[in-house]
Amino acid sequence: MKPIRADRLGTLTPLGKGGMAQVYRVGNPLPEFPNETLAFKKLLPSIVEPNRTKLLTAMRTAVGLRDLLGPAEQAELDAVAVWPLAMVQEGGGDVGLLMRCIPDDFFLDTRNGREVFELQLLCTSTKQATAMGYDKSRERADKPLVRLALAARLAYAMEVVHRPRGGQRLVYGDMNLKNVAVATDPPRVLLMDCDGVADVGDTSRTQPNTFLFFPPEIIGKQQKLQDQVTDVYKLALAIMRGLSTGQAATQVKDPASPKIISGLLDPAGVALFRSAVDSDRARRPAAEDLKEYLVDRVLDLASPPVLLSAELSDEITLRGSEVFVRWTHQGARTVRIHSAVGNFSVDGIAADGYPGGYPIKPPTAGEIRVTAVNDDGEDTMSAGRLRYFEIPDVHVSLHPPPVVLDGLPSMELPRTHAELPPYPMHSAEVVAVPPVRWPQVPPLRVAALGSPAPLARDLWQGIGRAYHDASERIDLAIRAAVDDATRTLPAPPPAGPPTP
Ligand SMILES: Nc1ncnc2c1ncn2[C@@H]1O[C@H](COP(=O)(O)OP(=O)(O)OP(=O)(O)O)[C@@H](O)[C@H]1O
Repeated sequence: MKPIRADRLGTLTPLGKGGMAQVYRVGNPLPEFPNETLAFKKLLPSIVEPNRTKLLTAMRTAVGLRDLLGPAEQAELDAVAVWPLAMVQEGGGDVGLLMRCIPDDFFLDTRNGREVFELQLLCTSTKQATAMGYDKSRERADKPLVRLALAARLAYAMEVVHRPRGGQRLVYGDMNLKNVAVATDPPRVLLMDCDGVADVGDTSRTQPNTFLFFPPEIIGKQQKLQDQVTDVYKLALAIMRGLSTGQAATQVKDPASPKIISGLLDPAGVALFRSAVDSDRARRPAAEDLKEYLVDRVLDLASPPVLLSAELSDEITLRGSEVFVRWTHQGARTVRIHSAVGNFSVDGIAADGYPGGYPIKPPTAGEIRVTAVNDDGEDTMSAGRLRYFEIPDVHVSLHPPPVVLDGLPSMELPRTHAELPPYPMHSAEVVAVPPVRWPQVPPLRVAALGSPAPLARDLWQGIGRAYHDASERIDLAIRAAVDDATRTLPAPPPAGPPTP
């Protein structure tokens, strides 16, 4: 990847500082790295020659090593490390490198603000953590099984770095508790400070060793350069220390140390880690062996929840009606109800809080899934496929022709009849029926028609009943209107005296 000019980076926000460099968040997006938030690691001005040239050469080497990989290999590496992506130039010369910015969940809140959650923060006692103000945000990682899972991820990260690729055999070099960032939900790690990584065949490499992480063969001067076997020694130390808490946890060297949280390593684990820190290099396992042991150990100790059943009260319902989701489980703390369609998700539902079912109104039809959750894992099951029934809008459009009572025709009555007592005579005026007040027709609740799911027959009968009910109410309204109209007609003339 070609070097990037520093003036393209935009506003730089400080993220952290090491002994060699200051790391900043990059303000501008760069088309070379679409959708990435980037970090700029700039060598401190205090780093002078000959160190400056050495460190910049190491950075260029790390960028070049990544450039040799195919996209799948790069993606695998990027999932476990913030690897140098490109050099950054200022005034025509290299001043540092660009890498992916560590995502926000690898940070925690401390007394001094937000900081990268480095593996070393797991070693401090609860009292120290409280004094530093990160006791709360560290809480999830305090769980022994989360630490063991982080240890497994760290061993896996080193396995990825060590993976043979053609003739390449990469050596990480400066593994220590500060160069590993951790996140806990789910447990993940990212290797930082990857600008020291070099191929084992590169005899000009200079890779630092951190205090308390020197391999015996380097101390004893049997060899000057580090390799994958020294990496494993440091990895084993970092893991054992990451599983320890309290005073001197950062100095643990013995896998049987009481500082290591009890019960995490079984006798086989103690033996394996003892061989990993053995001064006899031939006895040291590969990073992959440590990972396999740790993964098996996590699975042995974990009791993830088990969903025994999950179902919907109705699989066909009217849009907007409630549906109840029911489940049975073993060992879940909370439940999440979700659907891939429409990003529907309700989280944190108490696993035992809704024996009658939890009501949901998802915005769209689709498969509804239930996930049981506890600290050790999740279990997901389909509760069924929800289908929405849309009742078409019913517009009752009643515009009857205006009802008028026509005037009666005048009649020429024969005289005899004229002698008869006067008959009621209707007025000839036209009387309009007052406006009809149309009744409110109650909505049809399909959910109430049948349980668990309404059958087609129930549905049609229900709709039929609703129409019948509505038409009776309309009848009544018309009758009431006609009665009103009748009352407005002129009263009949009073009856005359009886004819003798
Ligand atoms: N990719 C990144 N995204 C966000 N913050 C980072 C990133 N890389 C490093 N940091 C932060 O910057 C700090 C310094 O980084 P780094 O350890 O690489 O510097 P360094 O000077 O090489 O350190 P050292 O003292 O180990 O030589 C880290 O402790 C971390 O807090």
